[in-house]
Amino acid sequence: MRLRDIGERALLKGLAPLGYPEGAPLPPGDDAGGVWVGEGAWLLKTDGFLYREVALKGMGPFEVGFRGVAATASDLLAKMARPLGFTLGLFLPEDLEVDFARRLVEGAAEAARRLGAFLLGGDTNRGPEVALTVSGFGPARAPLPRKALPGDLLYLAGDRWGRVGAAIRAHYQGRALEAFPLIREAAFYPLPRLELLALEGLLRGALDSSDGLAETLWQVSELGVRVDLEALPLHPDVLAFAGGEEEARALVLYGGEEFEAVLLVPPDRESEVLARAEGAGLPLFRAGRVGEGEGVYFRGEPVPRQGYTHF
Ligand SMILES: Nc1ncnc2c1ncn2[C@@H]1O[C@H](COP(=O)(O)OP(=O)(O)OP(=O)(O)O)[C@@H](O)[C@H]1O
Ligand SMILES: Cc1ncc(C[n+]2csc(CCOP(=O)(O)O)c2C)c(N)n1
Ligand SMILES: [Mg+2]
Repeated sequence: MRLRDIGERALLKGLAPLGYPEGAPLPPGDDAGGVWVGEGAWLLKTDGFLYREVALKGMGPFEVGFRGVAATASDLLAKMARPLGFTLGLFLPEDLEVDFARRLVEGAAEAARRLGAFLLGGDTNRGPEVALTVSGFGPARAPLPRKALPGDLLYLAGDRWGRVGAAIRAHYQGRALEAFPLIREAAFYPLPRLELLALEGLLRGALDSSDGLAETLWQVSELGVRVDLEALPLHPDVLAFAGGEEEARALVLYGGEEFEAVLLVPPDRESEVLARAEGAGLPLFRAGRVGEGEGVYFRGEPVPRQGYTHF
């Protein structure tokens, strides 16, 4: 049996529980792992990737380093941990320009700085191509699991929905992004949102979205609920890029790498969540609700499970 035969999700389901402690702050398979220390938890996340698999046209080593810290921080923040420090593992071929390596680390350092955190060293190895692994840690008073109960409202945090999908589409179609600065910014500098921490204690659950919204919502459904999407955020620039609502919706559902959070909000907490988000300056979009059953639907139509997968 090969990895491609079982696929990434089945592989991880088997790997994630190995060595994982009982009674941990979050279950195995969640966006970050952790241990209880005193009153709260310390959460830890690691995320690795090949340079050539994430570098969109126009991105350089600075943006890819930035993306690495962003991807890791997004998982921590979705779990209500404040990222404090990151380490950066590099694989570099020996003929690489020194300046390229330096720009990777500068980009990672800049993302950490913008999160109020630090780069705390790393590790460097020779490799056949450029690859990065970013680890990050931080404290969480109330670690927020992936959880959903029938009746919960579904909210999307942030404003990168559809925009990163558009940038990925532009890359593969050879389209320039000069006329779409918000799309470019969302894809090149996807800074996760410290403002999520303002919602501490109010949410039922949350998931980081990096493999596409549709895939993330299918993972919500696997928690034992049916997901009913009633609306999707369609930014004017995404609509203009896509040329129509249907195409724009596909960019929102099947984009990926938003590094934004999907939130499950108990209905009796909705007004407080909205007030706190507004106070913190966190954009929130009400996308639907979850109910009894299974599957993911948009206005009654099934949403296919398609997304970014490694195997
Ligand atoms: N090699 C591994 N050993 C143990 N657990 C793993 C391994 N790789 C992944 N996992 C766990 O599997 C789950 C899914 O992994 P993955 O890194 O894809 O998380 P994700 O949150 O879906 O992705 P992203 O990093 O894009 O946010 C996580 O709980 C992760 O810790
Ligand atoms: C050139 C190029 N091709 C494709 C993509 C899209 N992409 C790359 S990794 C990923 C999922 C998240 O990865 P991980 O599983 O590590 O969190 C997505 C959606 C890109 N950015 N650049
Ligand atoms: Mg995640």
